[in-house]
Amino acid sequence: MNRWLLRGGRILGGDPADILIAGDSIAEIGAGLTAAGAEIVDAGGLVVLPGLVDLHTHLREPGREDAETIESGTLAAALGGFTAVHAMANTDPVADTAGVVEQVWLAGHEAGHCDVAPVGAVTVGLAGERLAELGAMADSHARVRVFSDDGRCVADPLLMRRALEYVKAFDGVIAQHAQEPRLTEDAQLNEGEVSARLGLAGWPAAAEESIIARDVLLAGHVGSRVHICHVSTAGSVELIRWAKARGIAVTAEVTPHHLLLTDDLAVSYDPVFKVNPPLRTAADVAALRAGLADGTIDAVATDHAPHPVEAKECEWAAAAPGMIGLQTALSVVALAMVETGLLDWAGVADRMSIRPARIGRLTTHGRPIAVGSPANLTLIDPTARWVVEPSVLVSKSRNTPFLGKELPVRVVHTFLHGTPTVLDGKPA
Ligand SMILES: NC(=O)N[C@@H](CC(=O)O)C(=O)O
Ligand SMILES: [Zn+2]
Ligand SMILES: [Zn+2]
Repeated sequence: MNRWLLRGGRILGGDPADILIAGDSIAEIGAGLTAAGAEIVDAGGLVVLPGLVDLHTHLREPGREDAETIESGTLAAALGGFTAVHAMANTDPVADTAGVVEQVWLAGHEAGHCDVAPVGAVTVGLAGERLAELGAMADSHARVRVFSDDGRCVADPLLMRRALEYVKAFDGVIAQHAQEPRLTEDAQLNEGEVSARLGLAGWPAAAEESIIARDVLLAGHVGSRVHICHVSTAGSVELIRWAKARGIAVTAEVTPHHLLLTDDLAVSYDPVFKVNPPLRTAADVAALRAGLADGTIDAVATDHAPHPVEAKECEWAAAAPGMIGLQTALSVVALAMVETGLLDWAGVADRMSIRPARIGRLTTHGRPIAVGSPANLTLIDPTARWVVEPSVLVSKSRNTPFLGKELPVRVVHTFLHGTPTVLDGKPA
């Protein structure tokens, strides 16, 4: 049997302890463990986290393998410390049938870098007109629990209500890309001082907040779960806080980039900063950080959105929105939340593993680091710094605003069901 002895790592940043992995689970935790025949990993100085879980990854396969493949995207995930990712449905063909979600699940399984949980589309072809076969996707081998038209908003309120009602039967959740389409036609960046100065069409906060207000009311009315993708405004945080206080089953995510970057970066006209929803103001960033710290926002999700060079090396208005984020997520969260004292490592584990796994109903991820738990673990060096060189990025796309920047915290080892996917920062 596969045996690994991780020596002297600090579980969630606590006191040093040894962890013995046997097979796919944690067999022992304690001081001075010995295990004949086990491979030894020196984890001195490293912090041990439960394997990270991403609720929002665009793997682009099938259809846009020039931007990313399931192989390249899940390898980027493992190097970023993730042991599971939810693969968004806006592929070509769209993941709106049991056949497509099973194909994505199987390709993820064969790549073997992390578990892939396919997200099913809410509507056929993401067209926002007819519900997709949600039940068949839930019952399929892929066991879909998260459904989203991400990239597009489920704008029709009656269709949204029906989707919320439908997924109750199998404990599913609708993950809404909250963007009122009529209020954002042609929108290029946050509506405010910067958009006015640049003379570009704005994307008002109200376009996000009006959909969130509507959908938490609908979820409360039908007694179903709704999840809000990539929350980006202070007002959205307030609405979610209000809904949670009323007992509505709403959860929410924020991206690393929305925790750090602001809309004034657009003055460069560099499309690397173009993203949906757009980068907002410093006041929004502060509210997002506070909301994540107090648990109003449940999770960090990368919204890893790879695009080929030609989709980004063009004029701002013609560029595709989105940024890659799997390999930089933990570092950016450390910068925005840990170095500012807003979250400790236990808090990071909660927002990047435990809660996202619970929202996605992944039973073998986000478990406590304890004897008997599945050995999905991420070991990080909290004191290391690294430069985001193109050569370290394994994604097929390069559209990250952090290219060339120095970031804190390195992912050193990642274990997936007891087997290393990353050792010493390299694919195992
Ligand atoms: N975030 C983005 O700007 N783009 C995403 C879609 C999305 O998440 O809305 C994409 O698929 O490229
Ligand atoms: Zn989206
Ligand atoms: Zn997305």
